[in-house]
Amino acid sequence: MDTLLYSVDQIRAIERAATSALPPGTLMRRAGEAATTYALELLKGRPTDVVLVLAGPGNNGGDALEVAANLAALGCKVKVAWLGGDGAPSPETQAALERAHAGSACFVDDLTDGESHCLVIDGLFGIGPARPLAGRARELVEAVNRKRCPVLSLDVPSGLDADTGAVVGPHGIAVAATYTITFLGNKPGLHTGDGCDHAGRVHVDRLGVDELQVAGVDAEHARARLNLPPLFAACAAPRRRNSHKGSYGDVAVLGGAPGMAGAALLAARGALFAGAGRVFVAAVGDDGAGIALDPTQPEIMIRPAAGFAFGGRTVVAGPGMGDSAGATRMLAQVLDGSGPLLVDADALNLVAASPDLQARLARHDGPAVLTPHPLEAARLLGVTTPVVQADRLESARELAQRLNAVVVLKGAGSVIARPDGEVAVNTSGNPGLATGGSGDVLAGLGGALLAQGWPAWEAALGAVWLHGAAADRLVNCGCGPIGLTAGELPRAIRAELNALAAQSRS
Ligand SMILES: NC(=O)C1=CN([C@@H]2O[C@H](COP(=O)(O)OP(=O)(O)OC[C@H]3O[C@@H](n4cnc5c(N)ncnc54)[C@H](OP(=O)(O)O)[C@@H]3O)[C@@H](O)[C@H]2O)[C@H](O)CC1
Ligand SMILES: [K+]
Repeated sequence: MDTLLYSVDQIRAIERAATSALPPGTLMRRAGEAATTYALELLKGRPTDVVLVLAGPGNNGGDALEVAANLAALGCKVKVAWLGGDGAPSPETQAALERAHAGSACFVDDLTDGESHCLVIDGLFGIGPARPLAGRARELVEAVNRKRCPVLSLDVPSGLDADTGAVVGPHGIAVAATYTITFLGNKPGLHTGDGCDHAGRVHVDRLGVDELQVAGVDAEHARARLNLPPLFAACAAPRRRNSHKGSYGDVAVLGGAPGMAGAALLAARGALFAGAGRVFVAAVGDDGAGIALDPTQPEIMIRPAAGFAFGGRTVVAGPGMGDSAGATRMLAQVLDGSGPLLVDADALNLVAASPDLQARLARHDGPAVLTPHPLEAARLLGVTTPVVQADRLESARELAQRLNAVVVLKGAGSVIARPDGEVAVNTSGNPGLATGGSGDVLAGLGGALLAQGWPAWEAALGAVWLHGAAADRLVNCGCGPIGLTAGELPRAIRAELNALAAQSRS
């Protein structure tokens, strides 16, 4: 899998440089050949049923017409729904249109509901659309999304923004593909937000263009990548035999106000099963009348937050913390400290509501990771959730820069961002994680990695990936995604972390 993610501007720069270096039409021919080969691979050879090809007015449509012509030339039954534009097609697309017309592909005006196809090739729009699909384009997408057969999108599912992973709106629509073959380079929008539901399995074909030869666009300039173990596995070293609990750090969860103990306990269990040497809950507003013990996890030490010695410990602030004056005071105290810090949940809301806490966080003298979900991110940025979701990468970057911390913007395709603008998009996980308490476990897990000496960036990458991998492990065993519970995650996280550490030794 190509792990570097390129923006549309960068892809256009690669395309321009390659086009000027190659004979006319080469790239579109290569895109058509790559997609034809991939389609036949998916169909396990030449199909007997009809392949339906949707071709739009731009070069994405040109790619689709190349595929239509290729498949027809190979003896497949091909129907083409072509959506012409107002202007003339590009010379390459015009040539592809003529090729398709010259062969046995059958051009149709409309899609008949109920007609069966073995595959739909979606070449309506690629990186081009800047406005929501309407009229006939919309009708075609609606018809395709009603079909039960597999759908192969060319480059990008039509109607999806390749940079952001948002359906181009307002009130837009996008093809829900089973597979996407994407050209020249991988794209962030295929892996986050709506992209996770629309792109299906993503296959990258570079069309023979080595991006390193393209001036101005290379690995250094791709500021986004997929989050996979090579980015953090070196931190998961096997344990030294001559070590003790003090070698693996203390995690203190600051939270668990009266009535909200569960969130703090889940975070504490996340930290415990991810290998922290000792785990505390510093319970906010607890005058001693609250919980004294986690009966299923008696290893967790529960203390009142007032007077708790946070120094020298990794603090996970927020799970079940509430918004009392006491909580605010304790949060200010840990922000002013110098230990590793993970800020989640209620603590993020307190920070959002207070310029003073924001300034203290930005000045925090130690590694800091923030784990907002989109609503918390929106509060921190002073915008709405749809604005955050409309560009998850930029929202995470903006927060990381403003608050001088590594930011994990949770949700489908979690985005991890650094203050310098570097971004990673997570690859593991499933909708089983959409359940109460799963964020608390993530916070505890991140705290445990920080406590074991992982730098903030690697701890955030590792925590997000392990959390998702643990959910995938549970789903593979039949425990979800429906009904997966946060309490099941810590043991699965332990299994994933140990597997990672074992691999890093070999
Ligand atoms: N250039 C090459 O050799 C290669 C290109 N590749 C493929 O090309 C696309 C990008 O092609 P481009 O033409 O720039 O963009 P699209 O095909 O995605 O779409 C542009 C056309 O669509 C019209 N448009 C845009 N939005 C809408 C809409 N909402 N409704 C209707 N029509 C829309 C747009 O018309 P305008 O009126 O906006 O001018 C264009 O006609 C890329 O994704 C690849 O698939 C390959 O990489 C191979 C080499
Ligand atoms: K497409």
